[in-house]
Amino acid sequence: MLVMGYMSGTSLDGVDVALVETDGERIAAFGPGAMTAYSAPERDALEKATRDALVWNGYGARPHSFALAAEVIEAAHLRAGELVIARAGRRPDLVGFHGQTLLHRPERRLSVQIGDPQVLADALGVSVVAQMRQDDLLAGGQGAPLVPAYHAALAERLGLAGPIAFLNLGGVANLTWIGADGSLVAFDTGPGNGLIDQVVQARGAGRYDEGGRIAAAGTVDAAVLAALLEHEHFRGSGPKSLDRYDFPLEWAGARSLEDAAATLTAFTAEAVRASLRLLPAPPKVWIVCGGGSHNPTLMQALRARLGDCRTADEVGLRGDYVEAEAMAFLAARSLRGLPLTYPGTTGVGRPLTGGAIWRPDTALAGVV
Ligand SMILES: Nc1ncnc2c1ncn2[C@@H]1O[C@H](COP(=O)(O)OP(=O)(O)OP(=O)(O)O)[C@@H](O)[C@H]1O
Ligand SMILES: CC(=O)N[C@H]1[C@@H]2OC[C@@H](O2)[C@@H](O)[C@@H]1O[C@H](C)C(=O)O
Repeated sequence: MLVMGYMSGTSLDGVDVALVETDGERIAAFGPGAMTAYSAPERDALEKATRDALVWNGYGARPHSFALAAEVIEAAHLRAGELVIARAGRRPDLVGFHGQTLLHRPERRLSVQIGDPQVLADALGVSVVAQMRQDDLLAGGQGAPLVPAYHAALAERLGLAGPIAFLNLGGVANLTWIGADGSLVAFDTGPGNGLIDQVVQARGAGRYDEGGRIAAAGTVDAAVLAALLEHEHFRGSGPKSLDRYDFPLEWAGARSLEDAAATLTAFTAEAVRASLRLLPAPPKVWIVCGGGSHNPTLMQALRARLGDCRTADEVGLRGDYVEAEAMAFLAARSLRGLPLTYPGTTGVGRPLTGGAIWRPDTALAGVV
């Protein structure tokens, strides 16, 4: 079936959407993909809700700003969806909707994604699978990462034998290790681009370190890097997931923008290297997806530490759409009751399906 997948990541840059022809086990074909950026007022509403979420921290009534942010998410997703539907020339049979994460506190079985699936189902006239993290969290898993099942399907499609790894460099970075026997190990390695984006934005130097040029002009502060790597995230073993705002940045104020960016770029790469000890065997090749794969300074830092790193685009994939495609694939799996998460990926006790389905109100379909 043709499934449309959506991802709106922690970077708050926009909505990624992609179509995939899949039965939830194999990828038969890729359909069109698109990215729609948020307007400045939309981003303001999302940033406000994200800030409020950190203060709220899951205790008491939800902040009022969540309602406006949810409307922004729904509108932007509808815009993005109609774009690829027009390009494909047909409606999908199913939609996979991640929603916007505002807070992730797996230790309290809490992960908040906003955006009403019913609004999308009614406006698109297509059933929507969403809330794919919740069953995993309730069963004691981390609720993240979700993409490993899709990474495994990509590896199969590419004919790549394990051990290999997929590394997604979004706001946070997460990896999927695929063994020679198809076994999966996955977790968030640490920061992706989120911290780099934050210092670049705080200095008024744009939204991110375009082409890694700022970091390339700076010097890594070894003492700061060592202190960052002392974070408790790097001590634990096994499945772990992160909130984008889990690492301190106060030190950056006393450094030049270039040195701060260089140090944070090295931090992202070092955090991936630190994860090697948690893998059953070193990957033969790393396939790097997400926005960070467009940052040559970061790619070089990874190659220096990990060896053979290729961008997803270099191996014929669409690096910017992998997560959106994954949501499509997972929606198809959810519909068929197939597992979304595994002991090796989220720490859940057994392979577990997840997600719930929102069906369109047929009276509204095509009208709204
Ligand atoms: N040309 C580029 N040069 C440097 N960095 C880039 C470039 N293009 C994108 N990025 C980085 O990638 C980020 C966006 O990545 P992506 O869209 O994968 O994140 P996301 O989906 O929001 O995050 P997550 O995977 O955490 O949910 C940007 O904020 C920026 O840091
Ligand atoms: C809670 C949440 O939204 N986590 C995101 C985030 O962005 C990257 C990393 O942290 C990953 O754990 C996850 O996204 C992808 C889609 C995942 O669940 O696989």
